[in-house]
Amino acid sequence: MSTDWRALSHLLRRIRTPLIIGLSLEVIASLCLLTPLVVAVFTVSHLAGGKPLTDPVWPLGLAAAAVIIGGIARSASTLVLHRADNRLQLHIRRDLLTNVRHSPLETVDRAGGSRIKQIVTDHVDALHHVIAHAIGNALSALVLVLAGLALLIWVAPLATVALAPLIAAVVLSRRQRRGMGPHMREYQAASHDLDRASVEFVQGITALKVFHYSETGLSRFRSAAQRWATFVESWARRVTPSMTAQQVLLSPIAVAAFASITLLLPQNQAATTLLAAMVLIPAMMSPLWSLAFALWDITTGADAARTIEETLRECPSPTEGNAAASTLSWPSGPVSLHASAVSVRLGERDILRDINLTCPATATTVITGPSGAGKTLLLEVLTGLRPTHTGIVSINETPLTSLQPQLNDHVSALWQRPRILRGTVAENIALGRPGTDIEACQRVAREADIHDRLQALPQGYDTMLGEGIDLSGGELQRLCLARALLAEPTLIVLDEPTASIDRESAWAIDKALRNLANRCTVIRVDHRLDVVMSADHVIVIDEGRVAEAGKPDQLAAGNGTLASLIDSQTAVTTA
Ligand SMILES: Nc1ncnc2c1ncn2[C@@H]1O[C@H](COP(=O)(O)OP(=O)(O)OP(=O)(O)O)[C@@H](O)[C@H]1O
Repeated sequence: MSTDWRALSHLLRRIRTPLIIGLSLEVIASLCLLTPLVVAVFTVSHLAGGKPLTDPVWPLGLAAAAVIIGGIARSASTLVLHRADNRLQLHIRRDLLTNVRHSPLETVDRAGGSRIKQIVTDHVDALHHVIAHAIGNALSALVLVLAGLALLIWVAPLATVALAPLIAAVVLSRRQRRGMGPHMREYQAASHDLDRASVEFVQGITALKVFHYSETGLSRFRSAAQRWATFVESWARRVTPSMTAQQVLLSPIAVAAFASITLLLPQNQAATTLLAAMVLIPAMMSPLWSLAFALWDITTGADAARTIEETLRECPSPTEGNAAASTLSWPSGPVSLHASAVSVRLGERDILRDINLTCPATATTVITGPSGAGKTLLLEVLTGLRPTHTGIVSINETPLTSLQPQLNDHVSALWQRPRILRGTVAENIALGRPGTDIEACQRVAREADIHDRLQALPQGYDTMLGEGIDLSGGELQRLCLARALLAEPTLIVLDEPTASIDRESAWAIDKALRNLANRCTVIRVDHRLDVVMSADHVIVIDEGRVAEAGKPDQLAAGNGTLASLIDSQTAVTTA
């Protein structure tokens, strides 16, 4: 697996100045912290040459000053690099979430929710290790090793013989790293399998507990765990001999063994050479290890940076995605929605085919049809959440794609299952119009007939949802309706908003929607006959096409798809 450094260098360019400052401070710190060692080696070699120290204060003073300056430089470098890393993390997370927010659902599906979560946590964490630690560690290790080597060659050139075990260890480590690619890919695949199997197991726990086929989910988890364990074991078996050899080669004993050759030298030279070898070479070993680990972290960071850049490319930025949009403003007054020759293909299937329809302004249009006909998908296309592959959706005369940035301000939605974010009741309602005061939240909660229940919660509108407080599905749906009403939308889309809730909540939602219908265009996907028959306009979708459209009583009186749907529902109810 060859490393692609472009993405990492591209990301690092965003924090170029603090990175350069931080790394320069790191080099200063390393040189300063090396000074006592240099002083010690020179002093000892001076004494070994039989010359007394005339003034011991200055070498001691120099060493002490260098340690203090080095300490200060290292603290400053840590601070600067951590701040730079923090800034980059914030940029990446914000860019990613902003782009995801403005991307069509299809793009987010392709980028994969779990991949985005992995970026926000794991990959950003990998970059943290690179910026805040690994590059600095690598640089400081390199300075120490090179300075140690220069000193060794200067003070006692013959002592370089004792570098042989070090060189052998480096060669072994490089060979080990070169064969790492396929193993890393296998490791990542095994970890990914284990992640997926554990999530599947935990999410499906209710079904697994109730049904006897629980062994299916369990066995997938067991085999993923087994695959991971087998891989790690065989990997450990393969790399252990080389790792052990490297550890032996990088031990002071190996250095001492090679350095003992210097005993063949004349006595006064032998003492200096042996001393230099035994002090300087072990001093280079620990930096060498940290260099190896830092390079490993930098390689991992480069892979993380590549995934981040690829995902950001898949979810285009709001400005790229809507370049033509900024000039067009939202149509004033009531809006009608039109689809012309719209088709949508998902994977290998044409799900929506040649859809032509109109949803009239300030009227309620109900989209109905058999299960799997493509109604939800059509709703997503009509609201710009999914792109069309052919055809065009427009609001009044303006193409929807040109109005994308304004959709948030003018369109509200209510889905089959309530979508709640972690936060207080008030925060969840205020999502409909950020910055709204509590009185406005309470007014729309009253409209959605949920105010009394919310007020009665332990902390009223300040109650945190999900933390020991579970509202029922119907109550949560009414809270979501309050949020949708708060946005004062021109267009509201609803996907079977009462399908999985109690009758009382369904009535409350129907009533609020009836009140809304005279000031807003309503598009609602629904199977309920009473909802279909009370609509101003009905569109029947069958197998991805518009089967028929018109006034509900006219369609019901005919012999088309709606009439047969009504017949089959009546037959089920009678039976
Ligand atoms: N992301 C997707 N990828 C692939 N196929 C999909 C995707 N979303 C939906 N489909 C398929 O598209 C078809 C239409 O789905 P859709 O949810 O729009 O149907 P629906 O009419 O709303 O059904 P229901 O009334 O049961 O909710 C289904 O066959 C579904 O399997």
